[in-house]
Amino acid sequence: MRIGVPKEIKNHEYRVGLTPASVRELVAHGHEVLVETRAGAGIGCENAHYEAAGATVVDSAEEVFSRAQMVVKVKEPQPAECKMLHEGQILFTYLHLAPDPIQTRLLVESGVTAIAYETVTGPRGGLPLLAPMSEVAGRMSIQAGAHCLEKAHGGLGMLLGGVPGVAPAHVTVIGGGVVGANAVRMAVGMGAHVCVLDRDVDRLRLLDAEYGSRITTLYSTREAIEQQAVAADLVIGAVLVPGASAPKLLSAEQVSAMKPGAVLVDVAIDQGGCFATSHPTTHDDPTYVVDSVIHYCVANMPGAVPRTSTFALNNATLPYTLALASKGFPRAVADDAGLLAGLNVHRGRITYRAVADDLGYDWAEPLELLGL
Ligand SMILES: NC(=O)C1=CN([C@@H]2O[C@H](COP(=O)(O)OP(=O)(O)OC[C@H]3O[C@@H](n4cnc5c(N)ncnc54)[C@H](O)[C@@H]3O)[C@@H](O)[C@H]2O)C=CC1
Ligand SMILES: CC(=O)C(=O)O
Ligand SMILES: [Mg+2]
Repeated sequence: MRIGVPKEIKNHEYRVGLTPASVRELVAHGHEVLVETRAGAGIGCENAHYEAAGATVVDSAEEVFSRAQMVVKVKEPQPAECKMLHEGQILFTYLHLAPDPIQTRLLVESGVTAIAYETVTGPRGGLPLLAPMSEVAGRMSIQAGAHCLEKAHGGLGMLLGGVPGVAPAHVTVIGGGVVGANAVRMAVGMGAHVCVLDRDVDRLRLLDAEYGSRITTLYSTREAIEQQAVAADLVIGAVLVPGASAPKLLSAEQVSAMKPGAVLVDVAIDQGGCFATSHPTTHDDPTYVVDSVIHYCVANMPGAVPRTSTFALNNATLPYTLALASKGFPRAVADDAGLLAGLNVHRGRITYRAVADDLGYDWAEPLELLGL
C-alpha cells in the first residue's frame, strides 16, 4: 500500500504520524511511504532520516494527499486537509468528531474511510491508541495547572506542594481513567492534597490500592463535584464517554462560585470539554479567565512535548497501521473488532453511534454497511 504522512498544521503541533522507525517497518513489509518534507523536523527527524528508512520525501501536502491510499496523521484534519481527502482513501488519525460538526460534514462529503485513534479498542478493552496521549496529557495537566496557579499567570499564587508549615494546594481530578491516574501521580508526587472522583468504583479501587491514604477517592455525583469545586485550588477535567461529547460536570454558576484565582484544566476539551465555561484554546494562547477562574483548555496538549508524544503514539499505532496496510480495508477491520470500533466515517456514512447521535446523523451499522 502507498501510505502518506503530511506535516501537521494545527497550532504548535510538532508531532508526526510516523517515525522513521515506523517507516522502516512498513517498508520492510513491502509498503511505499511518502513523507511531506520536514514533517518530522519538529522532533529532530529530518528528511534524511526518513529517506534512510526507505521513505520518499515529497514537497507538498497536496502530493501526499493525492497519491496516498492511506493517510497517517496525528491531529484531526483541518478544513484545508479535509478538502484534499478522497473516496477510497483511508484516514488514520485522531478525529474527535462528536464536538466538531464542520469536520464531520467535510469527512462525510469527502467519501473517505476515517478510522479514529481515540475509539479503537484493545483486546483487553480500553482505548490503546488514546492511552499514550492521555498519559502525556494527564502528566502535563498538573504542570500546566501549577504554572497557571502562579500569581503572574493570574492564579491564586500557591505552590502545589506548599512548604513545611504551609498547607499544600487542593487538587481535584474528575475522572480517574488514564488522564486522571496520570494527573494523580504527578500531583501526589508534587505533594498536593489530592482528591479524585469517578463514577466507576473499580477505577477508584485501583487508585486507592496504589496511593492509600495519600489521596481521597470519591464517587462522582453532582453534589460531590459541586463541593470539590468550591474547595479546590486546581481542578482537572479528565472524564470520557468514548466517542461522545463530554458531559458538562460544572455549570457556569458553579465555576463562578470557585475561589478567585483557582484553575480549571479541561483535558476533556478535545471531546467538547466538561466545564460549561470551557472552549478550546491553543498553545499560543492557552488560557483565559471567566469569573476570576483561570481556564486552560488546550486541545492538543501532547503537541507541546512532541518528542515524547510521537514515539509513545507510534508504539501504540504501528501494529494497527501495519494491519491496515498489509490486509487493506475492510479485511483489517473484519479481522479485529477493536479496529472496527475505530471506524467513524465510511463513504459518506457515520459508523460510530455516539457521533451519529450527538450530531444528528443516521447511524450506519458498520458490519452491515461493509457487508461483513
Ligand atoms: N486535551 C488533550 O490534549 C488531550 C485530551 N485527552 C482527552 O482526555 C479525556 C480522558 O481520556 P482518558 O483518561 O484516556 O479516558 P478514560 O476512558 O481512560 O477515562 C475516563 C474516565 O472518566 C470517567 N467518567 C465518565 N463520566 C464521568 C463522570 N460523570 N464523573 C466522573 N468520572 C466520569 C470514566 O469512568 C473513566 O474512568 C478524553 O476526552 C481524551 O480524549 C486525551 C489526551 C490529550
Ligand atoms: C488525544 C489528543 O487529542 C491529542 O493527543 O492531541
Ligand atoms: Mg469566582
